[in-house]
Amino acid sequence: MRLLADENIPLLDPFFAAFGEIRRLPGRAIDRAAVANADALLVRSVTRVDRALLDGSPVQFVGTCTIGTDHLDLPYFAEAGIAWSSAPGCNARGVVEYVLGALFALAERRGAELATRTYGVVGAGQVGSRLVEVLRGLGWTVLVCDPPRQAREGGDFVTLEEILQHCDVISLHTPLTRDGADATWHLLDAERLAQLKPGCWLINASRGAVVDNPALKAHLSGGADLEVVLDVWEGEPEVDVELAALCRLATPHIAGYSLDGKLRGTEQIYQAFCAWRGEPAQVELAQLLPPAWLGELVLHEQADPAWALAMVCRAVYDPRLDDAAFRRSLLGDAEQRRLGFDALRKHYPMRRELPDLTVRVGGTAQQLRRQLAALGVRLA
Ligand SMILES: NC(=O)C1=CN([C@@H]2O[C@H](COP(=O)(O)OP(=O)(O)OC[C@H]3O[C@@H](n4cnc5c(N)ncnc54)[C@H](O)[C@@H]3O)[C@@H](O)[C@H]2O)C=CC1
Ligand SMILES: O=C(O)C(=O)[C@H](O)COP(=O)(O)O
Repeated sequence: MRLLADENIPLLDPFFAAFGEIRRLPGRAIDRAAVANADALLVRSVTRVDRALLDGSPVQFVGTCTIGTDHLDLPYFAEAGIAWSSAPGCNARGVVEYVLGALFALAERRGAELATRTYGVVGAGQVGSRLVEVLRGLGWTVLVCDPPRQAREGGDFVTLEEILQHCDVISLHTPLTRDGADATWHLLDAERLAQLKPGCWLINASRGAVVDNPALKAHLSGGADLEVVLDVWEGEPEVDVELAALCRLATPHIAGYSLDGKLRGTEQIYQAFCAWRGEPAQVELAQLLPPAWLGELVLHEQADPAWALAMVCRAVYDPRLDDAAFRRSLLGDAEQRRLGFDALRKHYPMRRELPDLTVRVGGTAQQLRRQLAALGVRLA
C-alpha cells in the first residue's frame, strides 16, 4: 500500500509505517502528479481533495486528521466509491482552551469581570458543546444557537438574533457551509455586525468565511465598540493585515493545535484506516504521548478564584504568545506573510491541555474546586 501524507501530520511512522511506504509532502503541494502513485491519502485542512485532484488516481481512502471537512468533496467521494474519514472532536478541547485563554486576556485588558457577562455560543457540536459545558460549569450565563440541532432535538436554543441582541461575548463554532437554510458563509455580515451590543467581544475560531472579513474590517475601521479575536481568516494563508491590526488577538489558525489534539487526529484516522482495511488497530496513542512539561500546580486555599482560574489556564496555554508571533510574521511582504502563516503552524511549540494538569488546592475552597473541575484539570 502506498500512502501519501501531509508532512505536518505527527506520528505518521508509529501509526502507519507498517502498512507500506509513506511519501510526505507539504499539504499545499499535494497535486495530481503526487496522488497518481498513492493508494491512500492522509491530509490536513489545507489540501483541497476533490474530483480535480483525484479523478483517475488509484486513491481509495482519504483521511483528514482534522475536525473540519470543508476541504473535502464528499459527494464526489460517494460517487467515486472512495472511503474517507475525518477526526471528529480530536482537537475540540484545544479550541475550547483557546477561547478560555482569549477570554482571560480580554478580561485583563478591559478590566472586565468574566462572571457577569452573557456568553453566546453559535454552533454547539464537538467544539461548541464542550465550550458550553465548561462555561456553564464555571457558573456563567450561556445562550446557545444551533438551528440544525434545534430542528432535530428541540430544547434550550435561541436564535442568532437573540445572541446578537443579548450577548456580551460571542464565540462562533459552526462548520463552513454555503448551501441550505442554515448556510454559514458570511453568517456574520455587515448587517449582523451592526446589531452586536456595544462593548461586545467576538471570537472566531471556526472557519474564516463564517465572518465577512471585509465587512468586519469596515465595521472596526468605523470605530465600532467591539473586541475581536480571530484565529481563522478568509483566504488563508493570505491574511488581511489591516484587519489583523484591528483585532485584539490574531492567530494563524492554531486554536486546536494542542499536541494532544493533533495526535488524537492521527490516531482517529489510523483507527478508521484499520477499520477500512478490516484489520484490528494495534497502536495506541496512550503509549506514544510524551509527559506534560508542567505536571502539577499548587494553589493556596485563599487564592482569589478569578485570579486562580486565569493563572491555571495560562499555565497551560496563553494565546497572547501566538498572537505576538503572528504579528511579527505579518511585518514581511505578501509572500513572506503567506510562508510565515504556514511556518508558524509547522513549527508550533509544545502545547498541552488542561486535563494533562493536576491542581492541588489547599483547604476546603469548594467553589474554586468546582470551577477548576469545570475547566477540566485533574484535582489532587
Ligand atoms: N481553529 C481551529 O483550529 C479549529 C477549527 N475548527 C472548526 O470549528 C468548527 C466547529 O467544529 P465542530 O464543533 O467539530 O463541528 P460540528 O460539526 O461538530 O458542530 C458544528 C455545529 O454547528 C451547527 N450549525 C450548523 N449550521 C449552523 C448555523 N447556521 N448556526 C448555528 N449553528 C450551526 C451544527 O448543527 C453543529 O451542531 C468547524 O468549522 C471546524 O472546522 C475545528 C477544530 C479546530
Ligand atoms: O480540525 C480542524 O478542523 C482544524 O481547523 C485544524 O486545527 C486544522 O489544522 P490544520 O489542518 O490547519 O493543520
